[in-house]
Amino acid sequence: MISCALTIAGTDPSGGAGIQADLKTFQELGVYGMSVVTSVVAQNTTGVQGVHHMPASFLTEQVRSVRYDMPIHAVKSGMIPTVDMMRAVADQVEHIDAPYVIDPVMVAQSGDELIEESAMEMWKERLIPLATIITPNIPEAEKIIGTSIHSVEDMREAAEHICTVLGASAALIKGGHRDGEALDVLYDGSEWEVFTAERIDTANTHGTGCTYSAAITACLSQGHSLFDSVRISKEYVTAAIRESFSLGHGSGPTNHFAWRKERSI
Ligand SMILES: Nc1ncnc2c1ncn2[C@@H]1O[C@H](COP(=O)(O)OP(=O)(O)OP(=O)(O)O)[C@@H](O)[C@H]1O
Ligand SMILES: Cc1ncc(COP(=O)(O)O)c(N)n1
Repeated sequence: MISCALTIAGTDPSGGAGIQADLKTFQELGVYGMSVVTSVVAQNTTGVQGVHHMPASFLTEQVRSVRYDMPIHAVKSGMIPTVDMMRAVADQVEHIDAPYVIDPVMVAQSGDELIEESAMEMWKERLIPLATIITPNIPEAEKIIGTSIHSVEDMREAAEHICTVLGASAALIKGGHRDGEALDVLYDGSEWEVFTAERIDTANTHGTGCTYSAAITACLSQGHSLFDSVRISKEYVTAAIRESFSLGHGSGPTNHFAWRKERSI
């Protein structure tokens, strides 16, 4: 049977981030993609021009439409902009018996805030304890744990804190915002792995976080182990950045054709 993955996220009409990036990733990895929209975002490679949120009750209705009818082998959430929506997502995810990947989207790469300031407590209280894996970048991890992160050791401590204190099953701290090689730290409550790739000299990184977490979701839906899922997804996102598109007037989008092309699949 085909593996089925659901993304609960905001949109990007320019196709680089959010639900659009998630569905492209699912498709390229051979997974049947489904999507629930939290917020319709007017954005492009230069930034966010406007947002139009769904009522939380309608978010619930969309998830129910999917889960009452379709198999769900893994689910991810990206931008969940309001506290009410976070509560609605938590209420629904509790009914889905499948791995849950949280990409704790807070700020777009352009610097635009994508969630309510008061939402942090709800992340901690309801969502993080449900996570099979949470994938913060360094600024997001700093906001979650409340201390700053400079070194790889700090990244390890952040991952450990998110698992042991906040209750996620695993945490992947992404180092895309550091200098030097592109290094991410994964901790699953007992084992560590550091994933590294060469830093690619490009400004075209719009949607990398969405792409990475969607790839992890796709791999988990196919039954890969957590560590294998991150390994495959790191290769996927690195290839997508390496061959990213210089489209638009800002940070261009990643290239979802690159991973299969590099493998001649
Ligand atoms: N220039 C780069 N070259 C290679 N890998 C990169 C580069 N920038 C980011 N990465 C990798 O891309 C993945 C996404 O990391 P990043 O920290 O950029 O996430 P993010 O900030 O959530 O993404 P976004 O830019 O979409 O907000 C990580 O594996 C990171 O190491
Ligand atoms: C709907 C949505 N979700 C997530 C991001 C983060 O992506 P990035 O930081 O690459 O802009 C985004 N811009 N829009």
